[in-house]
Amino acid sequence: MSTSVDVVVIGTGPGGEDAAGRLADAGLSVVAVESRLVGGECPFFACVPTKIMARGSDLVAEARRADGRAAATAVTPDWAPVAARVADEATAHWTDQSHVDRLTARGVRVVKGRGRITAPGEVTVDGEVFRASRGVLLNTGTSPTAPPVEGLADLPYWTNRDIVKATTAPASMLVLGGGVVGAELAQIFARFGTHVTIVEVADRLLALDEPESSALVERVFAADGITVRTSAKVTSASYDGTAFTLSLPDGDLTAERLLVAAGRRPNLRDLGLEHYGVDETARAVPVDDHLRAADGLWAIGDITGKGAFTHMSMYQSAIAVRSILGEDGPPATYHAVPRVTFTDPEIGAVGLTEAQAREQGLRVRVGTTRIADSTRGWIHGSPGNEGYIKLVEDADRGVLVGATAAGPYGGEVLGALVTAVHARVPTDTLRTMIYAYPTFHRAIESALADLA
Ligand SMILES: Cc1cc2nc3c(=O)[nH]c(=O)nc-3n(C[C@H](O)[C@H](O)[C@H](O)COP(=O)(O)OP(=O)(O)OC[C@H]3O[C@@H](n4cnc5c(N)ncnc54)[C@H](O)[C@@H]3O)c2cc1C
Ligand SMILES: NC(=O)c1ccc[n+]([C@@H]2O[C@H](COP(=O)([O-])OP(=O)(O)OC[C@H]3O[C@@H](n4cnc5c(N)ncnc54)[C@H](O)[C@@H]3O)[C@@H](O)[C@H]2O)c1
Repeated sequence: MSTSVDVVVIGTGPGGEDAAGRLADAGLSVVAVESRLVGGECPFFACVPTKIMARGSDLVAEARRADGRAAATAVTPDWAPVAARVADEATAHWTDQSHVDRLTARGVRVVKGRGRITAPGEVTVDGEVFRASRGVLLNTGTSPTAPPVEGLADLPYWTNRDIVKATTAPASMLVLGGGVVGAELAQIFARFGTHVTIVEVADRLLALDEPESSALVERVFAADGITVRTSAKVTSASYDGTAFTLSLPDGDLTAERLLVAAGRRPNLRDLGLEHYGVDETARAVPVDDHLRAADGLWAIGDITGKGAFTHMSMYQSAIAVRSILGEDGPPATYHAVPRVTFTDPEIGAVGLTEAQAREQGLRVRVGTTRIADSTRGWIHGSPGNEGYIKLVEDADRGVLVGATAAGPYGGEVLGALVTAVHARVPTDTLRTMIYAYPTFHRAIESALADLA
């Protein structure tokens, strides 16, 4: 016995949830299979709760900065309202009924359970078989992974899925991994009074960003009281019931909590991808520019390896939906992928770093400027005005191929630079624009002057 439908969506991260709804709106019969929570990582364990936490830590930092500048303040951080907002308002205590109801109202049948491809166009969930005449859309996302450190695997460490449920800020915390997750959460908890040590194996934090961003974040973290250990090789890990210990060649580090933020693995194992000739042990599912992984199989989101961001999952959803519906539309392009690390200052970036542009053999020109040197940065005052703008130009074509906007509202300032990189606006044209005074984004004009 099997149920025939048009499309089966396996995994409902932000893109899968969006795609299931859009396909149903278009009149298709859709089954959406989800093994945990409809909505995926972002609303329950990632973007939304961590950005609520960052909003809390930003408020603490700004309240402290007000002292002597605008108010006499004595700030006593309180984690309780932050934890309550995450639990009560953002995640409904990690239940997804509102997501399920929204999809159901649009005509999607939501099936809770683990989906597995059992033949081309066939998905089985707990013994129930669905035949998808148009195809299968994969949006299974990623899971946190722990590095192969002796003793680590069995310890009760936190990942992002645990720390978003924290009801108190621990007295001390080791953060294994200084990428985006580690950096954001280290600063949040440090500002709520946790003694934080980041242990990063690479020689800098945020190693995928410009080195200037790493240096900036490391300077600000030092001022936050965060200890940063880079080029650090952890040899073993242990837990004695009250404290975690990470052993390094030059000594041990100990803390009440351990957050493992050392990367993610795609949820591809045991999905039955062999029925489409796709390797389930690969780092990503190869897709074409309409998100087709094979005849009758589409994949979107983190598993495509095009950038692990909610905006990527949603962007790809729209393109995959058009492809499934047989509609024309622009193919996916990835030359202007934006990314924002929500530390304070925010590190916004788009496209290529200077090093990546050089590796591609481009004739590169760069222009930089410090936010503190801009009128708005000076008005804003220090501390709190740290940041810079960096432009990476393909000098032969006279267009930006990458940019960084780090500073207060860096993610918002980035918007103008995403437009420039996406639309390949000539830098000569950018120079003729009028930049409002005194804004943070006006610093782009100074960086363009430096570029010239
Ligand atoms: C701490 C943290 C903070 C982040 N902050 C941001 C941010 O600020 N901005 C941003 O853009 N991105 C952020 N991200 C990244 C963002 O969470 C992901 O890129 C986003 O969730 C998109 O993922 P996805 O669509 O691939 O699927 P996911 O959100 O990973 O969801 C996949 C879903 O598929 C389900 N699933 C898996 N296998 C099966 C199966 N076999 N059967 C049924 N269901 C299955 C899973 O249970 C899950 O619900 C953050 C990530 C982390 C970890
Ligand atoms: N604001 C955002 O948009 C946002 C926020 C968080 C996460 N994300 C997404 O989630 C993805 C995953 O983030 P992440 O921070 O978990 O992964 P990541 O890959 O960005 O960073 C992991 C870090 O852990 C380090 N590491 C690995 N093994 C280690 C070891 N044994 N010892 C010490 N350090 C070790 C790596 O060198 C790296 O710096 C990101 O790539 C990003 O796309 C986005």
